Amino acid sequence: MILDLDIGNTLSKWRLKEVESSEIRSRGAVWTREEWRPGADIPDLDVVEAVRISSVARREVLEETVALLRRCVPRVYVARSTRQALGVTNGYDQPWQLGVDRWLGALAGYQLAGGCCAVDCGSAITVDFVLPGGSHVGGYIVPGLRLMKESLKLGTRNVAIDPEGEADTLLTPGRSTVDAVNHGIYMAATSAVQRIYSEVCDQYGVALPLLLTGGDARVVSRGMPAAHVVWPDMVYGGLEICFPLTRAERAGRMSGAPSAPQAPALEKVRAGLAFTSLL
Ligand SMILES: Nc1ncnc2c1ncn2[C@@H]1O[C@H](COP(=O)(O)OP(=O)(O)OP(=O)(O)O)[C@@H](O)[C@H]1O
Ligand SMILES: CC(C)(CO)[C@@H](O)C(=O)NCCC(=O)O
Ligand SMILES: [K+]
Repeated sequence: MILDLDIGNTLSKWRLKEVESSEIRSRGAVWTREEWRPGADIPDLDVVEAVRISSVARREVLEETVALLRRCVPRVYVARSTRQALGVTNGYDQPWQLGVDRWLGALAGYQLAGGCCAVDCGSAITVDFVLPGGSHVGGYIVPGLRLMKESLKLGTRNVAIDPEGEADTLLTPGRSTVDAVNHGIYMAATSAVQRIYSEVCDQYGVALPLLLTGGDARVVSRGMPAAHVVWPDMVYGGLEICFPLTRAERAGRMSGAPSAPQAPALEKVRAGLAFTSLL
């Protein structure tokens, strides 16, 4: 089995993938903390022959995780942000400072769709752009839904936005503190992503396929007017193409990848933007 780890600031996600069939056998998430307990937090490592890691947690968390894994697993691969990979050029002045989850998302998005706008809705909402030639032009970091809510300190931190609720309801004025906060942060997140997407497409004169991932991708998706697809395994997709281990991966196939989304027409994106600036 292959163990893929996506260690975020809040949650550490894992999945187990079979080497032969390239099928995902199980998956889960635990709070990001100092120490992993195999058999409890993550599956028994006896069955694992290789681990691939994306981590944006503190350096010590990664170091301890890697040290633990190396004791029981023959091969441990840790992804790093680099100046160039798989046809993509990192847009950061100091490429290694780009969060590796963003880098992996951008690489996966480029592999799937050519140029792309890769959005990760986690603790932070990140929006990264890769142009059709492979140039990552940089991105944006916005506080995620939970962080926005917590920072208000209005006692609403435990009342999550219902991911199944009507998106239209979330756009109406709230009539209680909980609703005012939930509707407010929902507006903040969805309008920021929409505006950023339109601005950058306008600046570069190209409408890019829009991809969403992360714990809050589904809820943000429902408030996004622009055509897009949700790809829960986008960061894992980046791990697969950086460290291909199964036959399917060597052939360039990423598990759970959606079909490449159709980009909207540039005129439509620009019309939306013009409307915004007229308000
Ligand atoms: N079971 C869950 N536990 C905690 N948060 C959840 C859960 N399910 C969905 N969420 C939502 O997912 C978000 C976290 O998403 P994700 O797991 O992508 O974050 P993360 O790994 O902490 O992000 P980052 O990589 O930015 O640190 C939270 O803001 C929360 O609203
Ligand atoms: C922005 C987050 C927290 C999103 O997970 C992560 O990608 C990160 O820690 N990045 C480092 C800073 C940067 O990307 O510029
Ligand atoms: K993430």
